[in-house]
Amino acid sequence: DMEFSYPKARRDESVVDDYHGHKISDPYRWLEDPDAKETIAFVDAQNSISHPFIEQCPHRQKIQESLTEKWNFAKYSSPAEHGGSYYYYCNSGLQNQSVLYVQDNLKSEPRVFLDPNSLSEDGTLSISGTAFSEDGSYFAYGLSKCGSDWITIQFKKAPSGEDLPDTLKHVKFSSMAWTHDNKGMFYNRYPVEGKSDGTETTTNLYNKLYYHRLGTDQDEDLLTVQFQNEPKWKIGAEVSVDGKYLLLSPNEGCDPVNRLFYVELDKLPNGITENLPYVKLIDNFDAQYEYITNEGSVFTFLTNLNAPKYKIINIDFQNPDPKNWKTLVEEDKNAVLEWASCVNHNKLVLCYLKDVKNKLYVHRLETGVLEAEIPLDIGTIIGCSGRKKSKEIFIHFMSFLTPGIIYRVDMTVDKPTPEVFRTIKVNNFDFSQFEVQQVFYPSKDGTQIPMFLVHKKGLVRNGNTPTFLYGYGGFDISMKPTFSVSRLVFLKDLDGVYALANIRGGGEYGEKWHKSGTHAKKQNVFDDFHAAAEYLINQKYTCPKKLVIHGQSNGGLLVAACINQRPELYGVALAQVGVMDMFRFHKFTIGHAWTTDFGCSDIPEQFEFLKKYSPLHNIRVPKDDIQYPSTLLLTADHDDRVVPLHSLKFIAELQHTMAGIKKQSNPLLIKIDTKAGHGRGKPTAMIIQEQTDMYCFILKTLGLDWFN
Ligand SMILES: O=C([C@@H]1CCCN1C(=O)CCn1c(=O)c(-c2ccccc2)nc2ccccc21)N1CCCC1
Repeated sequence: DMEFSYPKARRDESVVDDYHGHKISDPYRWLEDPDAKETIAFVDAQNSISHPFIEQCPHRQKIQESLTEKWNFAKYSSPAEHGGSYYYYCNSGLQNQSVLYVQDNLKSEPRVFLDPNSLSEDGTLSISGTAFSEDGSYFAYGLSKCGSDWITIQFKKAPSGEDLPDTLKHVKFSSMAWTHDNKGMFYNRYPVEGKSDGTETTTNLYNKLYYHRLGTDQDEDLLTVQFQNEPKWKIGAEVSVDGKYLLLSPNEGCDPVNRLFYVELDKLPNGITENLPYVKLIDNFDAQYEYITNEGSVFTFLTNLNAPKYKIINIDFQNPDPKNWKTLVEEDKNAVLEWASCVNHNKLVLCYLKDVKNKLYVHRLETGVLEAEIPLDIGTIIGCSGRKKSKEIFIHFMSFLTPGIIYRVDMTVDKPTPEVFRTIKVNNFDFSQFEVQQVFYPSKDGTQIPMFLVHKKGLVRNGNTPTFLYGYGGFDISMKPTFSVSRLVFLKDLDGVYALANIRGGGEYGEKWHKSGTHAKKQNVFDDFHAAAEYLINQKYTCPKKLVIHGQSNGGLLVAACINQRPELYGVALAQVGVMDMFRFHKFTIGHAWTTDFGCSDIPEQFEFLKKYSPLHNIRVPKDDIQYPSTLLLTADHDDRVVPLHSLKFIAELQHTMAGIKKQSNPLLIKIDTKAGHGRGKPTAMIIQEQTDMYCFILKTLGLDWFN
């Protein structure tokens, strides 16, 4: 193995913070300034050792060709009806961004409605958020540059696609809610504070709700709602299905909780004005209330109030006292109710997650009574389109070995049954040679954790199979079976095993499962992941040297914490856009919203549990002859969700700690991309490059030969 001489990064030992009496040094604090010459030099120095290492992979060209060839299949979204026309996304295969098409009916000739590929040469401009007006005659869409969370909202006439001059800037984390007179739209903005191109790290506070009247300039927009005393609050805004109410759902973090305020729009004496008067229906963060529909003043919400696996309730705004609230669909103790949608005026489509598999049911809106189950294979519903006035819904089904099936369901019949509307096909890939299993393994505290395993049929378990273990573990986000063509390349060409561990912190078993992986219990998440690795090793699927772990975002934190805690358990670690500095994350961009899962170092007892696992603060030379696994961090200059400083400081500290330690022969590298962000909206060309980089790193560090 190559003896690495890592770049020497200046250690400023003068930076010492005092956390409740604990003196903590932060010698790479200077890396927090992305525009400093020294930081830019550090990034270049790191890329100048990681690029050659990855590019020298003998099979790079073959891997890139194989991934490109496999990726080249047509991808579709479900169609959605607006104003009598149908709209759907399609990517012909290798287009950088999907194209939005419109057709007069489901059988007629589609026309290009919006093609983001025409808006930028390299495909780094992506659509982020769309909203049709109630009559389908206007279309608002957000455009994100280089994967930043900042968007610019623009408008088109529909279905003609004719551009309108209205442009809304400085928008982030925004609702897009049209008033039903089709005259304008509510949206969110942050105050302007210097640079906001996605490379800045400044914190996002004081989210405000504006109303834009079509045909006017943005600086005439009305500041309709703000909470001057609640800087962390973001204001979710929605217009009710009858157009009569503006529903406001303030939230101050990432927990599934919100307050619920409303404005009766048709009771406003002068129409929409600044500082709208709102009624506080629910003025606490005890639970989540997600609007489904309303019949007059009776509102239907999806809630986790005294129901950690969610239920459906009715609240009559004329009798708002909680003692008058009615339960329409009780909580199911054995399945999480993920979402509900009102269709065909009087039906509720409910989507459950039962042992990490989706199930779909139809209930009567009036009584809540179950009418029918919509039968599905084992897998995930990744999309559902249909509204209260729709007589049909489209559901988009996907699984590990199913690239995608879009079903149409006629909702006017008693027994709604899915009919195949479109099947997504991958050319020359024989899925029958693979199989999927779901296993349950015990974690350190005995909790049973589900894990999906995907591999070729007839796998011989000799403890030597390259295994790719993925996890996330936070923010009530469930890791569900989805299709990835690059993963299948790993299974086919490397005869590998893919493992997806549904570790705690996610939403797989509702709010209790989420909470048991947060704050003082965050170590459960890491224990669950260590236990997944031990299961795969003890069951003779693989061995530490052949075990690759991968995580992104909160999952990047997972990977970094796990290699600090158990370096001997893992062979290769890929930590993508990870949170590494648990003492300072809340100071940058939207990091303050994550304290709901992580806690905050400003609070003494929370500093105590953060200190135990914060990746940046728990790097040490492993004992005996143990070394860190081959490690590749990945980040990008426009990631304003998890700012790159996290990964820069972590790699600097790791390389410093292990430099000159003879036993550390595994590489410890970082690759910083440009014109890319946290991940969403990444163009196909960049995705393929990134996958190629990861496979090259895996092949080189596992000492594997690629064959296909
Ligand atoms: O990205 C994340 C976490 C987990 C998933 C969503 N997420 C976020 O940080 C979500 C980011 N985000 C917000 O934080 C808020 C918001 C909410 C309340 C108050 C202020 C703003 N509103 C959003 C609206 C649309 C898209 C993203 C939004 N993380 C990165 C690493 C750790 C967590």
